[in-house]
Amino acid sequence: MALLEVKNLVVEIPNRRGSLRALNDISFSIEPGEILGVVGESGAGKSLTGASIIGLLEPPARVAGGEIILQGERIDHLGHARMQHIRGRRIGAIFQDPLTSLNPLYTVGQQIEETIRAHLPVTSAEARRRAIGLLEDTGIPAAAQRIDHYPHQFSGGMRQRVVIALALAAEPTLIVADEPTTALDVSIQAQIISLLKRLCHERGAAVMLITHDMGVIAETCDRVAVMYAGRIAEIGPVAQVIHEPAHPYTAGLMASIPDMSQDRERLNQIDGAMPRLNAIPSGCAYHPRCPQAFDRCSRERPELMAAGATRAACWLHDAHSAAEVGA
Ligand SMILES: Nc1ncnc2c1ncn2[C@@H]1O[C@H](COP(=O)(O)OP(=O)(O)OP(=O)(O)O)[C@@H](O)[C@H]1O
Repeated sequence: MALLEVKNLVVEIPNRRGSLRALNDISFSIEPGEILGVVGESGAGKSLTGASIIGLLEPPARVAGGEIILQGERIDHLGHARMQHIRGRRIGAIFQDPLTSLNPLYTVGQQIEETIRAHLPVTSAEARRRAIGLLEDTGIPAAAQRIDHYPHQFSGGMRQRVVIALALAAEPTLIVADEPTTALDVSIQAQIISLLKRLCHERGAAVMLITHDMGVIAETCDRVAVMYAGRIAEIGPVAQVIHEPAHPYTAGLMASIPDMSQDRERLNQIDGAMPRLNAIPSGCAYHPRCPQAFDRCSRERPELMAAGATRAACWLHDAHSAAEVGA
């Protein structure tokens, strides 16, 4: 059984004139222990997908259709209290800014110990021992002393290590990490990603890793979902998606990976911009930017279809398009 199944997820954001569809018919699954990357330019819908799963969509955004199933249990319509329990115990969350996850008024030890005790049947002495162990595992020097420090006493990179310890504290089976290194110094981004990967692997936790960085995906993930304008454009094993991208958008993202000797920058090398939610183009939303678009692409919207070893929402992979492409 898949650890997580997202089926036909729709997220809407009501506005004065009705509502905007920010996520449309998103379906994917995550297997136990797997690292699934979610990639795409700013505005693709990556964060909304993550927020839907952890039950932290910010109103007025709301799940308007579909199902989110964690270990066989539907979690998309649960109340606040039940979801809060699932969030600590079964799903851990890591956000871009470590200060989002940490309370400035409590020591990091108090926060990790409280999370452990809220979810696991252990004594306070055992919770403290485990908290120190977690901080040691995340590479925080002198963990037995630093555990009594407040979040502001840590550097940005060390704080994100604390957040990883906190996310893992209740031994969740899934970690949703939304751009966990974007706010950090470039020199420590790779360390934090490889730490996250190692710790989750050791504990058998699956990860949904949201990033705009194809380089991070290539180095870290087992499979990847490429998002564009609120839909999945392509999904498949990382090696295949990277080496033989089936969707021209994926190919564009790949071409935008900067030279490894340079600092990574935000993706900016595909001509044009992601459409606004109130102006999604007809047919395939990518067609106005697509170098391989043909007539059908502006008329009909492609669903995900088999494309070599991946699945892509692109008419190039439809047998009936062959004549038109060739024409
Ligand atoms: N509360 C909101 N009100 C209006 N629009 C919103 C709201 N939340 C998200 N959106 C819109 O939904 C779309 C998807 O947003 P989302 O944050 O999921 O994108 P993203 O792929 O995570 O981008 P980024 O990399 O910039 O975080 C964007 O067009 C965004 O402007």
